[in-house]
Amino acid sequence: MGRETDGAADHVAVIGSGGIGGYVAASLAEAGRKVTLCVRTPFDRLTVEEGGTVREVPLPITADPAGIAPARWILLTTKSQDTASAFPWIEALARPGSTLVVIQNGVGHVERAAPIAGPAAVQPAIIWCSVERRAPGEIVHHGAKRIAVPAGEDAAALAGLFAGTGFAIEPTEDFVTVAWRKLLSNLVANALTALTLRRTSLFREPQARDLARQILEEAVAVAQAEGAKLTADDLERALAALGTHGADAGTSMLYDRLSGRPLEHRYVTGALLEAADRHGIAVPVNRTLYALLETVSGQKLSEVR
Ligand SMILES: NC(=O)C1=CN([C@@H]2O[C@H](COP(=O)(O)OP(=O)(O)OC[C@H]3O[C@@H](n4cnc5c(N)ncnc54)[C@H](OP(=O)(O)O)[C@@H]3O)[C@@H](O)[C@H]2O)C=CC1
Ligand SMILES: CC(C)(CO)C(=O)C(=O)O
Repeated sequence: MGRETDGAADHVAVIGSGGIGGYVAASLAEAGRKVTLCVRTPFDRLTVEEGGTVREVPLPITADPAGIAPARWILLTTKSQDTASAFPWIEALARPGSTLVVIQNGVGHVERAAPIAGPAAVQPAIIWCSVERRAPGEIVHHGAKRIAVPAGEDAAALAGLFAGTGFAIEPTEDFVTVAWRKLLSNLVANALTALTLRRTSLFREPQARDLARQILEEAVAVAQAEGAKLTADDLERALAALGTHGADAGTSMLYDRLSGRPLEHRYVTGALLEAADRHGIAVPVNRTLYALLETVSGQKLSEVR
């Protein structure tokens, strides 16, 4: 698996045990990798529901960084706002030769993770994988298994790590464009499902598609100003892709809203607003959605007044 680390050559640590962390850790463990799942809320067993069947995936689960073995690969799968809180894990896991793979939506992965990476190299990653965490350790995979990373030596090594998992690792020469292309779908799907408390079947309805188009028109202009090579075709593809993971699928932001957890909107719609301000581009629709998301973030549904 490439770079040599101090006694950590084959150890993989996955930080975060939500939809993405749980599913990625399960996929790697089932492919025979030596994986430790590093959790915040402790639980005993990891189960994955996929294609109508539920299976348990045995692997070590720990909530305590003390005594954990160093790792060649550290996969960070917390929400973006929790990145800094992962520092104690990375401090215990990272050695020269380790790679910290930041698997999050949004942009600015390297800037976000660099302050906590220590000796690890930081590799940004964009994932297409629709996964729901129903309860601690209970993961439901709704569809897709792709990860894009910047092309290079670490991309090839990451492809080796994921060999046999069913995940496609896609090296790209233009990560900025890939990250913004993915952000298009999150600006629509995450914001609108979280605000309406609807799953992605919402996007079968014409008024939701009209609003989606307005969000995307603003977003493509900003993405282009940020150097992303997006075109009107990307807008149409993002619209066409809405709701393709099945009527039961939601989004990571909807699941947080349903559980009353803080939303990731500052790193999704907020990232768009920050970039829009840098370039003096008006984004009134996204600005309105941001204000609404800010209002409901962390609100328990049982406490709605
Ligand atoms: N779910 C999806 O379908 C997709 C999600 N994404 C992106 O992937 C990223 C992860 O999303 P998702 O898996 O849905 O998020 P979740 O909220 O389901 O999972 C995040 C996990 O990180 C844990 N966590 C937070 N801080 C720490 C910490 N300091 N140490 C250990 N664990 C910690 C949380 O713990 P706790 O259990 O206590 O909450 C939780 O288990 C986000 O950027 C999201 O936008 C991208 C594509 C699809
Ligand atoms: C909408 C989806 C599933 C697209 O992959 C996503 O990225 C998320 O839920 O955060």
